This record gives sequence, C-alpha cells and structure tokens, in this order.
Amino acid sequence: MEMTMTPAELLNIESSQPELTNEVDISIRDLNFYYGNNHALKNINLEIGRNETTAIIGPSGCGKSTLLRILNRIYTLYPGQEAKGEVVIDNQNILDPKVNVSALRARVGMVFQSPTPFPMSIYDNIAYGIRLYEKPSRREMDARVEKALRSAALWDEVKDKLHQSGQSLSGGQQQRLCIARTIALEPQVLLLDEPTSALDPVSTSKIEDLLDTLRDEYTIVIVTHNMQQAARVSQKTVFMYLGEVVEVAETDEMFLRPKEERTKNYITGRFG
Ligand SMILES: Nc1ncnc2c1ncn2[C@@H]1O[C@H](COP(=O)(O)OP(=O)(O)OP(=O)(O)O)[C@@H](O)[C@H]1O
Repeated sequence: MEMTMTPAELLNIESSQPELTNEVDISIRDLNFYYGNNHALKNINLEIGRNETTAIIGPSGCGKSTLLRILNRIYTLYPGQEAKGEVVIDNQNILDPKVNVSALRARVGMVFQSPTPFPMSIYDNIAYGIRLYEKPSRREMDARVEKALRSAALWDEVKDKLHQSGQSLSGGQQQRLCIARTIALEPQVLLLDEPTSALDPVSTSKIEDLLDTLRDEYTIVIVTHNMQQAARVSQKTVFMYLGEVVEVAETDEMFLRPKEERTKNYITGRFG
C-alpha cells in the first residue's frame, strides 16, 4: 500500500517544540568503537546541546546503547572494548585514560532499562551514592534525600515509608527511585537507556513528564525504541543505522521532514 501520511501525521506529532539553547554540552568527534573485532560505531560526529533532551533512535543493533555507554565510560568495565576519538565535556576529553572515571560517573549519571534499586531502604538507595563522594551531616543528608525524591516526583508516594526496602516499590516507582539516586549526585548529564521499556503506560507517562521538568537542570540523552516517546520528550533526535549517525535534526524537523531516505523509511515503519 502506498504511504500517503507524513511521518508526523503517523506519529500524531504537533509542532510545539520549545526553542533550543544551541549551547553545546558534549562534543563527540571522530568516535569509533570496537567490541574486539566488531567495529560497532563508525566515525561518529555529534554535538549534544546543554539543557535539552536528545533522543537516539534506530533499529535494533545500530549502536544506540553503545554510544550512550561511552558517554560515562561504563564500557571500560569490560575487557576488549575500545573507543577511539574524542568525547569532550567542559573542554576535557573524557576518553583520556587520565580522567577519573568515578568522578566522571557522578557528573554523567546513567539510568538503565530495568529498574535496579539497591537491596536497601528507599532512603539508603539515595544516601548510599552521596556517601561515596561526600560526608554530609544527618540533617543535610535528610535534606538531600528529600530533594532528590521530590525532583524525581516520588516524594509524596514514599515520604511515610523511607525505611522500607526500595525493592518493595512498584516498577515505575523503582525507576523513579533510580532517577532520584542518579540526580542526588547532582550530575550535569543524565543518560537513560530505554528507561520505560519495562513499565506500564501510566508509569511511562510519569517518567516522560519528569524528563520534561528535569531538562531545565540537566542535559539529557535518552535511547528509545519508541518513536512517539522520542517525539514527546526530546528537542533533538539522532537517527542511527548500522553503527553510523545517519541524520541529526530538531525533533520536529526529523519527524516532519526527514532528509535521508533511511530515516524516512525507519520512522514510517518500513523497517526496524
Ligand atoms: N558485549 C558485546 N560484545 C560484542 N558485540 C556487541 C556487544 N554488545 C553489543 N554488541 C554489538 O554492537 C552493535 C551495537 O549494539 P547496541 O547494543 O549498541 O545496539 P542498540 O542499537 O542499542 O540495539 P538494541 O536497540 O537492540 O538495544 C550490535 O551489532 C551488537 O551485536
């Protein structure tokens, strides 16, 4: 059947995106990544804007998660994985082996696909990470825990049970706890790898609303399989295919007028 609707119509998107700041927070230059002999990312050049949400989309296996995992160097936990090129944050190439990885991970926080609260209380899920970097007084810690839970839109639901296990919460609450745990370290960048794929629609919409409020304070990069979600939460979209960045555009533009044939085919559902 011939496709007559535009991609934006198919995805039910309206042109209502806010203005972008155009300030660059992360510059990725000539980045290549290898899993042993597997050349998974090829010559990536990309600028990620400050205080905006960038969505990374593309078919399974195109390298979305790989790209995200480079931004806080989590790949260095695994032998045989190697990145070449530059990822510059605040004039520093974070791929430089001299960079303190632990400090980098506080600055560039990550939330994973499945909620992974620590096997400890709701309070300690937040306090644990803070204690790794700082030694606040009890009162200061209480305030930090409350602030993080409020920012993650979870405080009202947990304020009377802070000492219950984090694992006793619902999946959606657990994922907001993981977001709270990450932002409690006051990062500059928040990375999210398909953060709602294990959640029901109500929890998903709470997380999407939350991302909208967090954008004022953080630079957010989200990997998602869900194009409606990319359209709802991001201001810029990156389309990847077979380890390459095919197209980068303001999200409206990407869905209204994709320039590349491969992007158009993907967002209209012809492959993926
Ligand atoms: N640990 C690994 N060892 C070897 N190859 C890997 C490893 N992890 C990923 N790859 C390969 O690297 C490429 C990119 O994978 P990646 O997980 O980044 O893709 P993705 O776009 O996030 O996929 P998905 O949407 O399915 O999660 C794929 O070809 C994949 O097979």
